[in-house]
Amino acid sequence: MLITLEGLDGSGKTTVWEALQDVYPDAVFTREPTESWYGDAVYRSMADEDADPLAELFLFTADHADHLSRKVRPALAEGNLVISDRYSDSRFAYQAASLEDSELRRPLEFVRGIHAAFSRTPDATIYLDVDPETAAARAGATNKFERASFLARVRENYERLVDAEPHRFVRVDATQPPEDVVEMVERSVERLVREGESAGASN
Ligand SMILES: Nc1ncnc2c1ncn2[C@@H]1O[C@H](COP(=O)(O)OP(=O)(O)O)[C@@H](O)[C@H]1O
Ligand SMILES: Cc1cn([C@H]2C[C@H](O)[C@@H](COP(=O)(O)OP(=O)(O)O)O2)c(=O)[nH]c1=O
Repeated sequence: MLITLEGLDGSGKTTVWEALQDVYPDAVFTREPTESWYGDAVYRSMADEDADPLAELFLFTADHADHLSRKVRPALAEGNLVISDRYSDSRFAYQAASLEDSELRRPLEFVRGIHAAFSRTPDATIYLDVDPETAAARAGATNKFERASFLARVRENYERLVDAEPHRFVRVDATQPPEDVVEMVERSVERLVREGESAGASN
């Protein structure tokens, strides 16, 4: 089963991802951008204010393709629970926002389209919902995406993704204190794993 954590920078994904490691010591914990050289290329692009947004999309997507084939698919094939801090929805939300002013007419559909042929949709996605101002303040604006005005566009895209697939997403109010957010996420993951096991047993 593949569960992903999504949300704006500063929404608390890394905090809950770390807390879940104590609860599921046998699960495979992973993240995007990865620590591979593709991930290094992604960070290099993020540090460049003038990076071409389309080229940047393909760097993020290359990192995802490598992550998928070398880590996520093998772990799933062995029957592991895989929990990823960011995954394809980050591209749909962030790169669709950075491509909003490009020649592409429907960036979100375009970015989804390039994933459709090869990617693996998560079984469930925990969406840590926080307003862009809180997100930017918590994240501390360490990269070009962490500005409230940009994050407002990213959030709109996340909302479109949730509307399109309401059954895949679990929305968690990430403005609550960290211990409450962690508890809400742990309860959701416990339910998702239980449901996954009973669905598997009835197949
Ligand atoms: N629910 C919360 N309330 C207040 N601060 C939080 C909360 N969750 C995380 N933080 C703080 O916000 C910052 C970003 O959290 P982090 O978990 O790294 O978020 P993300 O991985 O989504 O960017 C950290 O300083 C963290 O301690
Ligand atoms: C995976 C992914 C991340 N990103 C961005 C979101 C973040 O600003 C940054 C990830 O950097 P990171 O330092 O991991 O930030 P955080 O812990 O706050 O998530 O990369 C994309 O724009 N597209 C993607 O596909």
